[in-house]
Parts: sequence; structure tokens; C-alpha cells
Amino acid sequence: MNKQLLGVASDHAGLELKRTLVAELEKRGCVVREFGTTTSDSCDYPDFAHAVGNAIQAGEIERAILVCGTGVGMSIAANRHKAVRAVVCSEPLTARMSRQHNDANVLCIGARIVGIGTAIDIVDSFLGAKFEGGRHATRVAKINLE
Ligand SMILES: O=C(CO)[C@H](O)[C@H](O)[C@H](O)COP(=O)(O)O
Repeated sequence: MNKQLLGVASDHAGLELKRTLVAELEKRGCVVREFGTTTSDSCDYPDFAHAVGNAIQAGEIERAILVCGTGVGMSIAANRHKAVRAVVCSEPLTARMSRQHNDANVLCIGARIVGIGTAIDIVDSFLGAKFEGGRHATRVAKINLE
């Protein structure tokens, strides 16, 4: 993983995996900005996805990792923000390709879908890959509708 500032957020379903990932990220020298949740009380994933989306939109952070039960709800909510390209990944190849070809800036992981080891591999692949630009930049530029 590169040393970089990363936003992290989860709902109650993703809390434990998020904590594990934060520990791994910090071991690797990443600086983590926590957007919640911080307790295991049941909560609503859009609240946290939108907090992260707003921070990306404002240029406060470039990338983030969101964890919920499946990763799906977080990605749907985060993708409502124009500056966000969020992807749900359950294996490392998609995570790497989402950076290289899609310039994804938010990685969503399902804590009820993947184990800890796979989740760490997914994060490593996402953070270790770079956008390739070129023809992919042309395509990424066509994603937003306005
Ligand atoms: O995984 C999800 C669906 O996208 C959500 O993020 C939540 O984690 C899930 O819906 C929580 O379910 P619960 O039954 O309220 O724990």
C-alpha cells in the first residue's frame, strides 16, 4: 500500500472489518480519516457514505474505503456524488482493474461477503494500482451525465 490519506467508514455490519483494515492501513503508514460509525449500534449506511462523498467532492480526501454488509448499499449511496467512482469488490483483480481502467476512488467491501485475508488483499490491490489514463480517461470522462 502507498502512504496516503484515506477516508474510511462503515455501518454496524462493517465495523469490525473496518477496524481490522484500519489497523492494517496504519501499519503500512497510511493516514486514516474516520467518518464513522464507531459503535456496533444499528445505523444507516447512507449517512456514512454521504459524509465520505461530501469530503471527496470538497477535495478533502482523494480516496476512501467503505464497509457494510455487502458493500452494495455504500456504493449506491457514494456514487450519487459526482466526484465519486465507487466500486464493490470481492476479489483483488477487480479492485486493481477498477483503479487502472476506471480510476475508481472509493472501494466498497462487504464484511458479510469476504473474509479478512481477502479483504486485505483487495485493499492492497486497490491502493497499489494506478490509473492508466489514455483511452480509459476518455471513457471515464463520459461517465457523468452533466
Ligand atoms: O449490506 C448492506 C446492504 O447494502 C447494508 O450496508 C447493511 O450493512 C445491511 O443492510 C445491514 O443489515 P442489518 O440487517 O440491518 O444488519
